Amino acid sequence: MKVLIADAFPKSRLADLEALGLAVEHRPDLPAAELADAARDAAVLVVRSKQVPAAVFERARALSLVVRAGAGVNTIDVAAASRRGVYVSNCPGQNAVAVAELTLGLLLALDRRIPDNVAALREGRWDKKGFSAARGLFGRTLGIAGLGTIGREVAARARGFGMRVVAWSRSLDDARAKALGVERAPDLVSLARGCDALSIHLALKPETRGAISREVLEALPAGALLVNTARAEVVDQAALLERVRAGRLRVGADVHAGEPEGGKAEFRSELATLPGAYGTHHIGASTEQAQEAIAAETVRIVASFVRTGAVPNCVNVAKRTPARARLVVRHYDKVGVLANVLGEIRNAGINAQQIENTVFDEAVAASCVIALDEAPDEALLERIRARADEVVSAECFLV
Ligand SMILES: NC(=O)c1ccc[n+]([C@@H]2O[C@H](COP(=O)([O-])OP(=O)(O)OC[C@H]3O[C@@H](n4cnc5c(N)ncnc54)[C@H](O)[C@@H]3O)[C@@H](O)[C@H]2O)c1
Ligand SMILES: O=C(O)[C@H](O)COP(=O)(O)O
Repeated sequence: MKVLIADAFPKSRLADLEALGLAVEHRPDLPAAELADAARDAAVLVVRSKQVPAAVFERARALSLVVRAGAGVNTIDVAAASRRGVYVSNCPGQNAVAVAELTLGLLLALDRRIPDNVAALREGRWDKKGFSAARGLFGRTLGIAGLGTIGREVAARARGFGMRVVAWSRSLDDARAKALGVERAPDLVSLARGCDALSIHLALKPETRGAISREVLEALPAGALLVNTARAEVVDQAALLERVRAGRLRVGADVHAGEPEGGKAEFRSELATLPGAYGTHHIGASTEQAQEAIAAETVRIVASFVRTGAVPNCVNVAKRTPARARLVVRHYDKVGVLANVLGEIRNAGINAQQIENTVFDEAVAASCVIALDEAPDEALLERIRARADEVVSAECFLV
């Protein structure tokens, strides 16, 4: 079974994958255009920010699992994977501390203009007067959009700096906000209106694309700081450029519209060239600690899949299927028993959607739970029960 790792991955963890009996192909510099061909005979594909488009799922017939060695799965055509029955999983939380550290770094850098300080001295210019205009973070209000794993790590660190933290998150209620030591804003515009700095930690989904809209950006007070370590597409980039150009907003951005997928490339970001913006190279997750944790989690996911078929952190298994009934068949653990039960179900024109068979001690008997898209009638249950030398009992529950 082949595992293709199509992005950077710590060498020390490649041996762990080989120890699972897998043929590991590590191609960190694989051009995106060649991914579909390279993955053709792979059962498992591991990627960081490399795009995995529908073409990969159409070509790679052996592919069963794609692991996003990171958090955001927006780079993978998850819907195309689902249509082909390919599991997609990620490594949630494993790089959250690293991203939170960069977020605080960008906040401090913006407040004290650290990159410009450094650049001026490199150019032989002393400007203590000009660079003394910082406001300071202590006592200021930090707004957090998206109080997921990274948002919570940022909140904890911001409180350490003496900041007041207010958050908006889709399922945040007052009790949870209190438990997390933050205040709750009712919506993104109210959040923006009341903060000195806004940090964005929303996953990119169809519902969050452009969520930091022109209206939200305009609600930020003049001179506010904005840090985006999530995804560029969550923010209205045209409105953002206007606000920064007008000197109304200063921005720290780790993520950029149209940024390259790989480690080195020619890239120009209009935003990052503006004096009011500091751009970093999508390095939020790129600490040794985070990459080691991500690699260990990737190995755990692949090991679980190879050994048991279970996929930890799977993001595309249906939360609700069209199943209307659950048939529980206790049966003898013999050749052909399940095929015969399924044959009866097929003959009744019912679709078996999920099947889970559990074998009991001594492997004499087993219990099979079959989710059906339609409840079987009594006649069908009787036909299954009538197989007395194969079936112990058959009961149906509506779901
Ligand atoms: N700069 C980097 O290197 C870097 C590293 C890791 C993650 N990220 C980005 O940060 C994002 C957040 O990471 P995380 O680990 O905190 O993830 P998370 O899943 O813990 O949090 C995601 C947040 O997005 C919100 N969200 C998700 N779907 C939503 C929807 N439909 N509507 C409204 N809100 C929605 C959730 O409520 C939650 O607040 C990732 O999705 C990724 O894009 C960037
Ligand atoms: O979603 C993530 O985990 C980050 O964006 C990190 O991306 P990377 O693995 O390409 O650094």
